Amino acid sequence: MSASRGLEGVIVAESSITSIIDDQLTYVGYSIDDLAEHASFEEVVYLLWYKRLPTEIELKKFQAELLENMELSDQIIEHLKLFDPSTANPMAVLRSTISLLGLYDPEVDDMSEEANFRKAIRLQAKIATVITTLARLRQNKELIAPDPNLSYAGNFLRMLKGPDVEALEVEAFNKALVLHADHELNASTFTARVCVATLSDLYSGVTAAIGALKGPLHGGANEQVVRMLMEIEEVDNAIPYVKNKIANKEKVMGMGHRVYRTGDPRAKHLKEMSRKLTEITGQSKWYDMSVKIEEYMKKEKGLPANVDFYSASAYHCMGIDHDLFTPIFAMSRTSGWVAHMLEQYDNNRLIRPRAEFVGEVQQEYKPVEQR
Ligand SMILES: CC(=O)SCCNC(=O)CCNC(=O)[C@H](O)C(C)(C)COP(=O)(O)OP(=O)(O)OC[C@H]1O[C@@H](n2cnc3c(N)ncnc32)[C@H](O)[C@@H]1OP(=O)(O)O
Ligand SMILES: O=C([O-])CC(=O)C(=O)O
Repeated sequence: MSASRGLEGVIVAESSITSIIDDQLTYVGYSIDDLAEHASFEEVVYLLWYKRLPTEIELKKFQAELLENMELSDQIIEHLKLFDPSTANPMAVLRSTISLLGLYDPEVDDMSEEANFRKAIRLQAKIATVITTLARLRQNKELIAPDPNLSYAGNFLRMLKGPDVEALEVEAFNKALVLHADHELNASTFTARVCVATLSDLYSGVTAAIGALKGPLHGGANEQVVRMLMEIEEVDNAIPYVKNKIANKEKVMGMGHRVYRTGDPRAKHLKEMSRKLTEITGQSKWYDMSVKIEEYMKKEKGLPANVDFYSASAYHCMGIDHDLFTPIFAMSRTSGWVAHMLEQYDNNRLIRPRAEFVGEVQQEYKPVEQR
């Protein structure tokens, strides 16, 4: 036996959800470019879960179900009030709250397909409200109910920022949700599949996945990117900053990818979104700075920008708190996690690889007082 570090290149599952072939990304066979341009996030969630696009009637029903399930119980709201906003990491709050939602869901351990779809809807609906409720409570602002005439993206922004959200912003945010929805066997999705392959429940899978997404080498990178941009402050500081990082053998966040070699096909959409939003809000320097970093890293290290790079400046220009960037990623990725967990249940086998043992052997046990 010999170990593959980080399981690079190892195929561990069959899946018909997302494919990455020659740096091209598709969801259920539909190109990410078409979906980013034309699809609503709700359509994409439906596509990932049912492996086909919904009809108009199916989509309306699906949107209505999501909306009906957005409300949080008083127990959950009280729980969200307990955290000290100055110290509580929103990803930790989200992880704990999703776990708590499972505790209060009477169907949590009903493993029938029907119950799993009902729980999937509740998870996808409530994760939006958990994030917006946390955000508003910590600013001592009134909670805002969703509007039945708005999309998932529109309602998220409404519940987060207030009723007057610009259409352009909703359009951009919808696109960002579509682009983050699924990505084959990334670390958090693999975590979710490992979790439910023991026949554990969907809430446990999403809780585990949020824990994996939180790390800065994965979804947590988007928050690190915006922190880096703020630290750089001015466009002229960008290259010296990055050179210094590389000289110190530190990673530049938002750059590089385990699978993509020529570039992440999602990044160009987010780059264009960042360009537009920074321009409209008079903050082009964040975009200009990002382009300089991207070009330098590509030229000097051969590393392309990943999905977390341009989303950072785009979300910043939407006025979203930096520590909500990764929770927003989790909200979108819940759709992919759920799709993969449903696929895992459909053809399940416990996931239990082996480790190559490299430790000490034949040690002699001595009682504690003799050590
Ligand atoms: C949604 C997502 O999860 S997208 C990824 C988000 N994560 C980030 O943006 C964090 C920064 N990027 C990284 O850490 C990596 O590129 C990862 C984690 C995405 C991929 O990692 P791996 O495939 O394991 O590559 P690994 O970390 O082994 O790097 C290979 C080489 O490239 C270098 N490298 C990789 N990414 C970077 C980076 N962002 N900045 C500087 N150097 C880098 C490494 O230092 C290493 O160099 P070496 O061989 O001289 O030691
Ligand atoms: O696939 C990966 O390893 C990371 C990634 O880009 C994602 O999860 O979107």
